[in-house]
Amino acid sequence: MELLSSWCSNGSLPKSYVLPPEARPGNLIVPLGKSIPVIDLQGNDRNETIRQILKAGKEFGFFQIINHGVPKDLMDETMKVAEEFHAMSGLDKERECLKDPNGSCKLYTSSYTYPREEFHLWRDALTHPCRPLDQQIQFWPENPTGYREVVGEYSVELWKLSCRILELLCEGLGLSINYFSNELSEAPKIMINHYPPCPEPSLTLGLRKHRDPNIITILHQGQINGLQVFKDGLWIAVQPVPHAFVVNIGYLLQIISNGKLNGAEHRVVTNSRDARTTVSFFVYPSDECLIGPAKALVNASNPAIYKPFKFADFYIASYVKPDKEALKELIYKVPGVGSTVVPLDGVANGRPPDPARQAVLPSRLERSATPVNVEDQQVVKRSRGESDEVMDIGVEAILGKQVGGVMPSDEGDVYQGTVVRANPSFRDMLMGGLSDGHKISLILDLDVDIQEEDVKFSMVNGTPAICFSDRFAVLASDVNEIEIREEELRLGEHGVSDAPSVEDEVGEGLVDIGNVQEDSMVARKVGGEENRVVLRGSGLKMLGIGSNKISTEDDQGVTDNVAVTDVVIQEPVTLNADAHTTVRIVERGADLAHKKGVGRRSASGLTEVAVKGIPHVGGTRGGGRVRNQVRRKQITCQPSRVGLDDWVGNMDRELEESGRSDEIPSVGDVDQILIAGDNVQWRENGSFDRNSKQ
Ligand SMILES: O=C(O)CCC(=O)C(=O)O
Ligand SMILES: [Fe+2]
Repeated sequence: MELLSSWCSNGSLPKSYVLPPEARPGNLIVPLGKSIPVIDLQGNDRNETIRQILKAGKEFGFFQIINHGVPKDLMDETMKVAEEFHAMSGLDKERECLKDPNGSCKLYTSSYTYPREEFHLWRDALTHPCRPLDQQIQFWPENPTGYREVVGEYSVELWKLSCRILELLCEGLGLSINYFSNELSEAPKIMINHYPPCPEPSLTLGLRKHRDPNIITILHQGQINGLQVFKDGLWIAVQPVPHAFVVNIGYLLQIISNGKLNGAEHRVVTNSRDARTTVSFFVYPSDECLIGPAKALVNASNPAIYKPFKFADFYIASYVKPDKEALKELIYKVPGVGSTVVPLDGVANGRPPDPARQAVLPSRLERSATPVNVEDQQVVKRSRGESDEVMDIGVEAILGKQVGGVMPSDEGDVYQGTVVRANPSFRDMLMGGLSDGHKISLILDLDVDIQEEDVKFSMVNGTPAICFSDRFAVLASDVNEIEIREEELRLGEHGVSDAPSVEDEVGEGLVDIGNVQEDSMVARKVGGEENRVVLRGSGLKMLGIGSNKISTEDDQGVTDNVAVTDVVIQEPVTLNADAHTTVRIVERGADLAHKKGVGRRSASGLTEVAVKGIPHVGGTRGGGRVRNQVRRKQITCQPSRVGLDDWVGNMDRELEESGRSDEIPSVGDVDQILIAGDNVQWRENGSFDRNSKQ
């Protein structure tokens, strides 16, 4: 295989470099990563530095460091020899890399697995071990002149820096300070990546989405953009900061921290103008090293998510002979389980829940602890390229706040959501129980392969949970939100066995159920910290308010109005001052998006929405995906005391008056409106306290 730099200037992108559509970077304009924290290692307050590092490691899995102590001249010289190396002829480079009969110094193009790759990547790479230096340096390239001297000195400095960062991480995690000072960090490597200018940057990548299969990586990325981090369904560019290092948490450290730190996925995009050379310092364990959650981080309430494995086995399944399934099998306690999911304990294999645990169940939960058969249950697990029918199936559970960020990973089959915190409404739901006929779909955080499983609601580790067959469970405390809709909702007098009726959920008299048809609606208002009103469905005839007017703001900051004509909250809702309130609007129907004056929405999906009368806070977030022509929007705001009827204008009238009556959205455009807040009250009935009803 010929190195890319030997032929890339011929001006065209060979077919074998054109990635399948879902893996292409497409539009390369992504938000620059102001949000990837830049941390000053010379800050006076060590505890504060540790706090920042931990926070960044959890939230992003990435941070940049400045004032790190590595001399700037050395960074510049290293970059220079790195660039000079890749500027040499292919033959010269190959000759320089043949010094070790064991082949420890590797030169390749695209990836290790070039011959087996379906698609190639736009990069060349040189990598070699760097410790102990006196045993390795003899195998490194001797040319360009000064390579060994400069990169040798650089690797010593980077080794010191990596030890320092690991110590800070240990302190933050609560591990002994020298936790990694052993075979866990025994085999660091230098890698010099080179991404020549690319004729078609939107069709290919320098590196595909990946997690680093190591402990930490310290990257000198020079001055050219290219690195992007995947967070909450969006790509964030890591903006070069002069003489900063980019540090990222490797997958192994995610595992050792038992999921406390995030081995974030990232990729490299190319550009058509500038060649980009980067120098990575990878902290790797020895091949035989056993990797698993640190004992100090595992206890009854934080059970180990991963099981111990030998590093070499992991590396083979990750890189040498990539096999996703084998990898899952190897690292997860229960095959196919992601980090938000725990292995079943007590409910596995059909065993009943531990009686000691049951004893502490509230009475309603005991009822729902009875296995529930969920017919025709479908979970959000889609394979690549399939259109998404989330909205067509009965129940939707959304893990994490980033509902709009939910999107398939371009590696195939997972939807991403961020699990944020415990959600009382989910517990309530569990306590209320579900009955036959409910359909459920979940959006889970990681690669959890769940299809056609038996779902039971039960207790795991003392916490309500959804258990999938006998394999694993999602804890209530990991679920941020769940909505339930029955296909054929039986309301009130029809009753739903074992489940709270809608009236029960929303409180008496709040919703006109007279007009509810099949496939229609559930209105939920659930107590606890996150009160929530959900009205969904089409064909609802609401009383009280004729139409709601909601102004939207798209990525370009354009505001406009959307009339919500078919889903209206019957009774005015008061969003109280100081309450943290979220409004989500889900619309159905592509035509709505194209109606001028109804609001230009980004086709990317998640758009922040401002509700008239409520101060708009925060900026617009792009991202997400149009899914089966369903768009989601979300706002978060701190409302002053504003009633729903304050947002309500008469959109229809306004549009009519301005001669735009054809733009009045038709009934059916709005699929769902959801208001969630710390303190959402029904105006007439006062605060709804679900607990008092139980
Ligand atoms: O070159 C870069 O910006 C990142 C390289 C990287 O992610 C890697 O080598 O694993
Ligand atoms: Fe990487």
